[in-house]
Amino acid sequence: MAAKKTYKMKNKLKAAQWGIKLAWKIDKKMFLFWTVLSVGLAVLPAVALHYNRSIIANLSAFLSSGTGTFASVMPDIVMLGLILTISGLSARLNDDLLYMMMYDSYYLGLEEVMMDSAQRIDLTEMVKKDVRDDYFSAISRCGSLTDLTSSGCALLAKLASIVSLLAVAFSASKFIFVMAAVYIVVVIFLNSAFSGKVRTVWKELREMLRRADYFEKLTQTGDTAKETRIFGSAEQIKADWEKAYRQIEQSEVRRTFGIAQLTFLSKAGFYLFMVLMIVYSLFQVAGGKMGPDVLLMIFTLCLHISEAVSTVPRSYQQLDYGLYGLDIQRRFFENTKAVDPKEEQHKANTALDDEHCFEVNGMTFGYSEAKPILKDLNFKIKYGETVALVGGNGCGKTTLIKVLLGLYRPTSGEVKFMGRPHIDYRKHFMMDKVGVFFQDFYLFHLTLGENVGIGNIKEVGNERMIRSAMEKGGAAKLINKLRQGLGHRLGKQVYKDGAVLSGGEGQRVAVSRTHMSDKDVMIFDEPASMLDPIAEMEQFFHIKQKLGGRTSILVSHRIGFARLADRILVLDGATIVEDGTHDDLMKRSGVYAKLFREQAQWYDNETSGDLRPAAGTGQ
Ligand SMILES: Nc1ncnc2c1ncn2[C@@H]1O[C@H](COP(=O)(O)OP(=O)(O)OP(=O)(O)O)[C@@H](O)[C@H]1O
Repeated sequence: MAAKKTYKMKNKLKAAQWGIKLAWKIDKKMFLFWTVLSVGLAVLPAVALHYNRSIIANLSAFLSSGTGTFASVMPDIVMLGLILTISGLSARLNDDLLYMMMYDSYYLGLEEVMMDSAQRIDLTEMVKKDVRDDYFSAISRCGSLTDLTSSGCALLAKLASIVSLLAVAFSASKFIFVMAAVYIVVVIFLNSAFSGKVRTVWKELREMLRRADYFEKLTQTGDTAKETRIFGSAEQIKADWEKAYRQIEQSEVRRTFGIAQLTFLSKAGFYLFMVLMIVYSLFQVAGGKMGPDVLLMIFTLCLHISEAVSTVPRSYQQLDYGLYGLDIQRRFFENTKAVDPKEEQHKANTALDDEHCFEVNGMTFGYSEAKPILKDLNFKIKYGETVALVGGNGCGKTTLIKVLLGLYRPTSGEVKFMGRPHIDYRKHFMMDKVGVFFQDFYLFHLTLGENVGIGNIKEVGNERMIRSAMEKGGAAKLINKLRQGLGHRLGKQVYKDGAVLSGGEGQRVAVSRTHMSDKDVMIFDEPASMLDPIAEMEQFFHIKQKLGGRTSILVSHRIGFARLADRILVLDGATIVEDGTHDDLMKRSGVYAKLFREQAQWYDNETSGDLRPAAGTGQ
C-alpha cells in the first residue's frame, strides 16, 4: 500500500516536472507573468491587514473622540479604499480566470505538441490496440497542461496568501495562529483524501461515457443506420446503451455524493473555526486584553484565511486531475518509440546500393508477436524492375507493402531500401523516392483539386498537373460533375455542401493523387478493385505508361494487371511460394498457374453467358 502511494507520488512529481518543462517551452512568459501577478496579489491582503489595523485605530479615534483633523485621516481613508480594491482584485484572480487566460497558449500548445509527436510515432506501435488506446487517452486530455499551469499558479498564490495571513495572525495572537494552522491542515487533509476517490470515479465515468456514446451513435448515424435497420440490431444496441447508461448514473451518484460530503465537511469546518475565533476574541475584548481594532482585524483575517483555504480543494482537484492527464501523456511519449528530431541530422540522405532497390532477408512480421503474417521472407527487387504481388485475400500483400515502405518494422530479419534499413534514412528520403496508392486510401475533407494535388505537395496548386493526373487516374469527369469543379470540397462530415463520392469515384481520385507524383519507385495496391471493367482496363493502361522504367510493385487480384510485371511473387501461407516471370510460373503449374487458369475460365464463361467454370481452359 505504502509502495503504491510512493509510486503514485513519484509519478505525479515526474508528471509535474514534465508539464512544467513543456509549459516553459511552449510559452514561458505567460507562465511567469501570471505566477508573479497571482502570488503578488495574493500576499497583498495580508499586507493590507497589517496596515488596516492602524488605519482602523486612527479612524475610530477620529470618529469616536475627534482625535486629529479630517485632513490628517484622509490618507487613511484613501488607504482603506485601496486595500478593499486590492482584496477584491485578489479574490477575482481565481482558477477559472487563470484557466481562461492560459487556454490559448497551453491547451492549443499541447494539442500542437501532440500532433507533432504523433507524426514521429512508429506505425508498428500504433497498430497495437493498447498503444492506440493509450494514445487516444493522451490526446483526449489536452486540457491537462492548462490545468497544471492555472491551478498550479492558483495554488501557489493561495499558499502565499495563507502563509502571509498566518504571519499576520502570529503577530496578532498566538492562539489565533495555532487555530488557523489547525484549520488549514484539516481542510487540506480532507481534500487530499477525497480528491483521490473523486478522480477514480471520474476515470471510470469517462470510459463509461465513451461506451454509451458509441452505442448511442450507432443507432443514429447514417453510416450504420442501414445495418441496424435491415438486420434489426437496434434493440440489441439499445440494450447495450441502457446498460452503459445505468452504470454512468450509478457512477455520477457516487461522484456527486463524494463532492457533497467534501463541501459539507469544509463548510462545517469553516463555521466551527469562525465561531471559535469570534467567541475567543469577544472574551479577550471583554477582558480588556484586546482592542476593537484587533477584534476587527482578527475577524477580517479569519475571513481571508477561510476564503483562501476554502478554494484550495478546487485548485487541488484540478491540479491533481491535470497531473493525472500529464502522467498518461508523459508515459505514452516516453515509452513509445518515436523519431528524435536531433537524430535526424545524423541520418543518411543517399542510397547505398546501386543494384537493388529492395532487399528482404529472413524477414518476419506480425501485428502481434504470437501470430506472424509474413514468415522468413527472402527476396530482392532490382532498380527498374516491375514486380507483381499475387495471393488470396488476407495472405499479407498490403502488409508486405507497408513493411517494404518502412511503415511497419519487421519483427525479425531485415528490410533494406536502396541499401540501408529505413531507420537509417532521414524522414523525407522515402517520401521523395516513393509514390504509392494504398488500397485503404483516405480522401481528406479538402477540395477535389487538393485531394489530388497532395500527391505532390510542392505542386498542390498546379492546376495543369492536377488535371493531367486526373485524366490518367480516370477522375477527370468529376471536375464537371461537381458544382465547384476542382474547388469543390469532399466529404459531408465537415462541410454542408461537401461532395459524397461513390467507392469507384473515390478510388479514381486516390489513384490520380498517385499519378501526381513522379517518383523513382511506384507502388499500386489494388488500384482498380472498385472500378467497372472498362475503367479498370483504362486504369491499367495509364499505370503501365507511368511505370516506364521505374521500380514498381503492383498488387491486384486481377491476373491481367499482374501480367504487366516483369516478375511475379506469389504469397501463400505467410511466405513466398513462387517467384518468376509469368511464363516461368505458368510452366511450373503451381499456385499462380491455378489462379490464372481459374480467372481465365470465368472470363471465357462470362463472354459465353455460361457462369459454370469450363474445364480445360488455360493459358
Ligand atoms: N492493422 C492490423 N492489425 C491487425 N491485423 C491486421 C491489420 N491489418 C491487417 N491485418 C491482418 O493481417 C492479415 C493480412 O492482411 P493484408 O491486408 O496484408 O492482406 P492482403 O493480402 O492485402 O488481403 P486482401 O487481398 O484482402 O487485400 C489479415 O489476416 C488481416 O486480418
